[in-house]
Amino acid sequence: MPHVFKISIAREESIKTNHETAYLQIHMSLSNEVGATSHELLGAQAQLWNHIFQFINSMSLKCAVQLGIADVIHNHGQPISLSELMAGLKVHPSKAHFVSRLMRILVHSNFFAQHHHVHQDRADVEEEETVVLYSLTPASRLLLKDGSLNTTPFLLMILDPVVTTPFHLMGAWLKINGGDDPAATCTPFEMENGMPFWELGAREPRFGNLFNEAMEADSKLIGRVVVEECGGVFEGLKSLMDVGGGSGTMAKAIVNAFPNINCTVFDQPHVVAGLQGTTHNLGFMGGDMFEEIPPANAILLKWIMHDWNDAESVTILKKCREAISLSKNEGGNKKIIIIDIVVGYVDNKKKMMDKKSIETQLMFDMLMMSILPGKERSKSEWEKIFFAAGFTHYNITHTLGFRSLIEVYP
Ligand SMILES: C[S@@+](CC[C@H](N)C(=O)[O-])C[C@H]1O[C@@H](n2cnc3c(N)ncnc32)[C@H](O)[C@@H]1O
Ligand SMILES: O=C1c2ccc(O)cc2O[C@@H](O)[C@@H]1c1ccc(O)cc1
Repeated sequence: MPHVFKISIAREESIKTNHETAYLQIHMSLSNEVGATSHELLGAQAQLWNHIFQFINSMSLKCAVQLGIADVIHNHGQPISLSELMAGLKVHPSKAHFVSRLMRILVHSNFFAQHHHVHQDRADVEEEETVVLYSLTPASRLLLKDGSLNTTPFLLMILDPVVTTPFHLMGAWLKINGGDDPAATCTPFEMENGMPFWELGAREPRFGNLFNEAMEADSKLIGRVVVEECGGVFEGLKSLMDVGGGSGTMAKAIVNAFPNINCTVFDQPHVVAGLQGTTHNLGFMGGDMFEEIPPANAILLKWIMHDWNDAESVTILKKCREAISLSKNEGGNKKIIIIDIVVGYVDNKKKMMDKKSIETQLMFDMLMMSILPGKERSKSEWEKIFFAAGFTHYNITHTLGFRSLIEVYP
């Protein structure tokens, strides 16, 4: 009979507050060899294989995007049969049974829904035929190329060898001495490409454009949710600086919803070159957030802080604090508004999504470790950098799926 030890795993404080402490049951035989029952052994093997094969889920989805399956179904206007799908795809007819297998795994992953339709070809024939019909789900609607929330640039980029190759180097990278200065430590991405992530974006238009498209799609989605769900955050503000705001998608959503706010998108000069506001209350400005941020009542930092290590983040936050202190107090709040991950905080309305959302947060953290000098932070890690930059209090009031909205006050 194997001995059973229950070991409580100490986790991040923030995860612990939201989730039960995890228990790991370790079954050991007296001889210290794994002595699991057959049932436990098969369970362990299934868990391991399922984990090893996770990339096949991503790659199957990438294949669906390459073929434009979601678009063909959408353009059909109603649930579609395999033969109708085949007619719309640029796939050789001899490959129909392979496409049906691809659809099977994607239906299993909830990217498509499958219905069984019983129909009779001819009234005088009694035999019924069951036809499988496919339709879109909310997740595959985000893959529509003409959709305003098209997430395919993200998918194509994350699954591009430029992003996946550095993960193969992670082990070797961890073994080499990173030195005492975290800012000088190169990332696995730099080890592979010989230059930082941002530099490749600026040098290679294909990469830079995909990055911008990916960010725009995300800002459209989050912009809509923020305006609908957290509009109160912007009340009373006269001016807002969207630092690292890219091509201004988020800023546009804000000024459209709040015409009394003057919003400026502040980003690197080559990013905002040639961009102009489409309304009187939207402008663009080039500069370096590590040098100086122009004054405003509030600063928006969406998906900025997680790109940088703690020392760099504190520098950015200090520049933000200077910028809001220099702005005229026109009766509104002075604050920093951060949209980013707080590890362990997820949308509490969707309890079912919690485990998946936390896994997404942890995957983003690994992505930041591999590509950029940044990281995803727990509540206590955020607090540390806020106080180090001279801020006195903060509120994490809204959850935006796997991300949060944090208001930080001087
Ligand atoms: C991850 S993107 C986020 C874009 C946008 N906030 C969003 O969420 O869609 C980071 C942005 O920071 C900008 N950035 C990087 N370094 C910067 C700097 N030193 N000064 C100003 N912006 C910078 C990049 O050009 C990029 O647009
Ligand atoms: O998802 C990515 C991401 C997300 C947010 C961010 O601030 C930086 C990011 O850079 C990469 O880690 C990654 C990404 C890479 C390339 C691309 O075109 C889009 C996203």
